[in-house]
Amino acid sequence: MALLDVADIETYYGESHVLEGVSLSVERGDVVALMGRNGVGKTTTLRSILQLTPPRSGSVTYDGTDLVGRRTHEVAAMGVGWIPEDRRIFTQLSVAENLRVSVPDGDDDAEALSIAFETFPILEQRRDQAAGTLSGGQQQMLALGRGLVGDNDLLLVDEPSEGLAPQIVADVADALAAAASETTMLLVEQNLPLALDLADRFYVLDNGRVVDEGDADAVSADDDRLRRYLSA
Ligand SMILES: Nc1ncnc2c1ncn2[C@@H]1O[C@H](COP(=O)(O)OP(=O)(O)OP(=O)(O)O)[C@@H](O)[C@H]1O
Repeated sequence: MALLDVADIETYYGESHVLEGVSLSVERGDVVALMGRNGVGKTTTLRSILQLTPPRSGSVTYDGTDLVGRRTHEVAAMGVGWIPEDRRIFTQLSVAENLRVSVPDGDDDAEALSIAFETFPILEQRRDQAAGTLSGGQQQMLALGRGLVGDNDLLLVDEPSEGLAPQIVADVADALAAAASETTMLLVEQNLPLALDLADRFYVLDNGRVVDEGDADAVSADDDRLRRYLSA
């Protein structure tokens, strides 16, 4: 059984029908890339899984349980972590404090933080530094580190490379690979080489529908098969 199985979801913002029957699945241990142009519904798919914008129909089965109708905090407590596009780092707090915020109640802080520090040693070196002073790439590591300390089985990662300079994107790719060795990931990403390099499987969304899917090994970033849905 897949860890996450999204089946035929229809999601609206008011009267605006954004997802028109999206289905996808994520096997435990895999990285699945969700690609597509701006505005096609990638973020809305993540919001639908998290129940921030619950689908009006269809199902979202996570580890055997349907999430539709549950509260977002329950979904989070079940082990679904979210790394939003804007990262939501507390810039005034230290690196360690940012990580501690994401440690579930009852878990040991030091033990949880050690997972983030082992995956991203630079965060340990900077543990007492204000997070706002980190580079863009390091802030993305911190955002991923928060996902790891949160005891999550699935991370939903939204556009981690967006707005970053090419050199930093390479650091983010390394950070994602490190995080992916620890957890299962559904990754929204428009940087095709980055996405395909990391992913086991991919889905392409266009106008609220899945228009292509397959093994990441079977396609390349300059394939017309992908380009026609992704170039502006
Ligand atoms: N809160 C909202 N209220 C109304 N419409 C919204 C809202 N958020 C997104 N939309 C609309 O829903 C559609 C899908 O947006 P979504 O953010 O899911 O796209 P996306 O594929 O993630 O693209 P982007 O990379 O631009 O975020 C767009 O037409 C967008 O304008």
